[in-house]
Amino acid sequence: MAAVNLGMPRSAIADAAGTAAGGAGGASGVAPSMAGRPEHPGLLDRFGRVARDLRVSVTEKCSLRCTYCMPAEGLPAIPRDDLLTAPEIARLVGIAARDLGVREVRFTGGEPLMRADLAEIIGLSAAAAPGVDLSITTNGIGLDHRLPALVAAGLTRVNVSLDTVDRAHFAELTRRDRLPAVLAGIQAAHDAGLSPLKLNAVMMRQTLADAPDLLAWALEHDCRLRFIEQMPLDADRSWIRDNMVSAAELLEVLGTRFVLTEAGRDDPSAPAEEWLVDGGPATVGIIASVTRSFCAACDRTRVTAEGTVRSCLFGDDETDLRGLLRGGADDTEIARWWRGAMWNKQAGHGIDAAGFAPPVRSMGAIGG
Ligand SMILES: Nc1nc2c(ncn2[C@@H]2O[C@H](COP(=O)(O)OP(=O)(O)OP(=O)(O)O)[C@@H](O)[C@H]2O)c(=O)[nH]1
Ligand SMILES: C[S@@+](CC[C@H](N)C(=O)[O-])C[C@H]1O[C@@H](n2cnc3c(N)ncnc32)[C@H](O)[C@@H]1O
Ligand code: SF4
Ligand code: SF4
Repeated sequence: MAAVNLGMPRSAIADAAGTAAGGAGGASGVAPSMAGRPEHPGLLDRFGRVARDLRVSVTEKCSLRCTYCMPAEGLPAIPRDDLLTAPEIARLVGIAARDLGVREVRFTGGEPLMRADLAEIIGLSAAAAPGVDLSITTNGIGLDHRLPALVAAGLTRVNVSLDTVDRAHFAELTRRDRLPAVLAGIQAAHDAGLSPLKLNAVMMRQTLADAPDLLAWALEHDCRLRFIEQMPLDADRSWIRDNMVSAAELLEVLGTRFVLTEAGRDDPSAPAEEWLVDGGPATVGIIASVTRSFCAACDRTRVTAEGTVRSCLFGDDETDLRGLLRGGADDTEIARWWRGAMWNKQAGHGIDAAGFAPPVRSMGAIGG
């Protein structure tokens, strides 16, 4: 059996910032333990949570180099043969939807638009999982050109990452002067009627003062902006808790221009807490991943670009499904391993725990 559990000791992993050392399929196969798991068709974990939101990373490549995510030189390339193909991704999406209760699928990366066959991935996934919401999280570069084919293939929604509308600050933060291309992508998504169109902005100290302008821009362009607390998932390992911009600090800065009123979450598992802007109906969201963690209500399961299941952003254990796919396993067997992987999901990110160490793989390598 080719399936693998990548529960490597931290000390054994040389390339702490890059893609999984050894990749999926390097070690010998050990099925995830199902001890104590009740009969349940879905992706249940030991803490009573059930994952219904699947995030699939399709590549480690990216057109930007955001300092809170990627190293300046980019991530080590995943060998072509190690990447899941479009039909393999679609087969997993089908199993997730049909056998495991997944209701939403988000393609991410790296930058999903770097995959030339993204429309094929979406089209085959739509056929394998009819009725399931298929979205992407993207930096928006090239979206204007790609969108018609993606929508025709079955894409239902887009979230675009945009940290500032100040061109110089954007170039500094992302190490690329591509703000106009991102804005063109957002405009295209808006014109295509993909709704709601959400924007994600990681709160960084160097762009904190730009936050009110960004919110004003989002309101003007009919986008739902969410600010995100920076997590220790950067490849450069430069995250420092004391330097991180907290939700509370951001609210103070936004409060200099807007009146914000707490409005709660869209649903209990949504990471973003919403705030009415100037009495509403427009809102701004805050994803306080660190200071107001939402791990207790987490409903996520992840598949990496190499085909491993990752039960938590911060959990280094990965369970290889690619080996099963390529080794001739049937859907029942793959679903059983996926359930096992999720049964062993950790309680949360543990950032506040004594001895916390960030995960081995960075955000761009895991799939954000
Ligand atoms: N702690 C934590 N943060 C996450 C997780 N997934 C995504 N995030 C953060 O949440 C941000 C928003 O993620 P998106 O990809 O837009 O997904 P989403 O918020 O679930 O999207 P919607 O369903 O459209 O609201 C990301 O930029 C990450 O910073 C997760 O599993 N755990
Ligand atoms: C890893 S990116 C992949 C998709 C696409 N390239 C993009 O930027 O939207 C997914 C999301 O993760 C967020 N992200 C990346 N690094 C992060 C970090 N260290 N803390 C919090 N969010 C992060 C990005 O802002 C983005 O919204
Ligand atoms: S956050 Fe997205 S756009 Fe920025 S470097 Fe990471 S993968 Fe690329
Ligand atoms: S850190 Fe892990 S448990 Fe917490 S929300 Fe993210 S994936 Fe879920």
